[in-house]
Amino acid sequence: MTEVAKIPVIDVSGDGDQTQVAKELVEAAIEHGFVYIKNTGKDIPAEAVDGAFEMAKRLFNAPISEKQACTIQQNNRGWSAMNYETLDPANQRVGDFKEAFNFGEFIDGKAQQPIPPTVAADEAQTSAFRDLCYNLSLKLNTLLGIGLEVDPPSFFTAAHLRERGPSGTILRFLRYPPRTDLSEGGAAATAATAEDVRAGAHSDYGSLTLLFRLRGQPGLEILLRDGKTWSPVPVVPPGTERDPAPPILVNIGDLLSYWTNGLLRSTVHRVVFPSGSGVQGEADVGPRFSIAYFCHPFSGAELGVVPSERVKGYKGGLAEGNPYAERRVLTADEHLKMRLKASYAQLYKEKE
Ligand SMILES: O=C(O)CCC(=O)C(=O)O
Ligand SMILES: [Fe+2]
Repeated sequence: MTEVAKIPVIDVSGDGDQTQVAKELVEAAIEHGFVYIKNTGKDIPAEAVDGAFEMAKRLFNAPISEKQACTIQQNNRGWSAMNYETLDPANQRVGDFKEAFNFGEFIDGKAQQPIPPTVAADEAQTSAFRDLCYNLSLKLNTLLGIGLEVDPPSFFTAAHLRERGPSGTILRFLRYPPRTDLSEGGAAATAATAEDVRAGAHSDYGSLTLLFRLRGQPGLEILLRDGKTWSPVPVVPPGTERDPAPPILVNIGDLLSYWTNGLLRSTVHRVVFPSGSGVQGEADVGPRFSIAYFCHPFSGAELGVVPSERVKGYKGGLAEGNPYAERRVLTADEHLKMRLKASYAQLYKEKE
């Protein structure tokens, strides 16, 4: 059995001096590109997470016609059907074995996109959950700025303020059917073949991602520094068993990696069908659900290297360990368009 990833667990819910926490966060982001944020219930209450997963289940169980009416657009909002997105086009012959629903911004609690009538009553609650994620993402950006001693330390936070204008930020709900899915939830009854992968290998396109998972549902793996070993990431790492909710898994995306010239790692990861001998206490039965908050800066944010002695002293460069993010773009929006075009070949072909 592959050893599980040794990702640190950090508590950011304290009120005191955050310098030490900021340093720990930065070290985890450099070493692993992933960190668990202990869920004490303070930043994101367990009930809010539960409510979001309940909404997701209703949404995916909605009649297919309701979901089709919300089909994902080039603005990256809406429903992506089974196999529609391909996260690793160079290595996958079929699209990801999952369906997903992306929510963009809400204004006064209202989504700015079509949503299935089945979950219309959940709109305000979903908007509130997105706000909780936004606030936590700002806190983490602030800590990263402090920990890296960026000048000024508020640099990352300032680039993510809603007041700066539109951004690619997305709250995404995911449903991964089991290998054989005869339930009414999927687009149709599905049966995975040997070629199927739940989510192909990729790094995330934004600055950082908050990931919520359910106890007992395995599948996420990260690529270790050696570039060939895949390591499972437990939902409930040691020490968090009694917390109100599993920790929030945070990973660095391409943009924070660009900003820091690769010092912060945008680690490649994937979601697989676990093969029996996975993480202890996790079992692959029924569909798997997850919720990802992809935090992006305002669209015009420039991705030049930030003023920080720590970053200046780092000579590693971007290429190390991540062939999925090539630096040939200038702004957050240009980068997002490039990545979406590669993952949604059909959507971009249809619209050309
Ligand atoms: O479902 C998961 O655990 C991870 C999904 C993911 O990596 C993504 O959507 O970018
Ligand atoms: Fe991801």
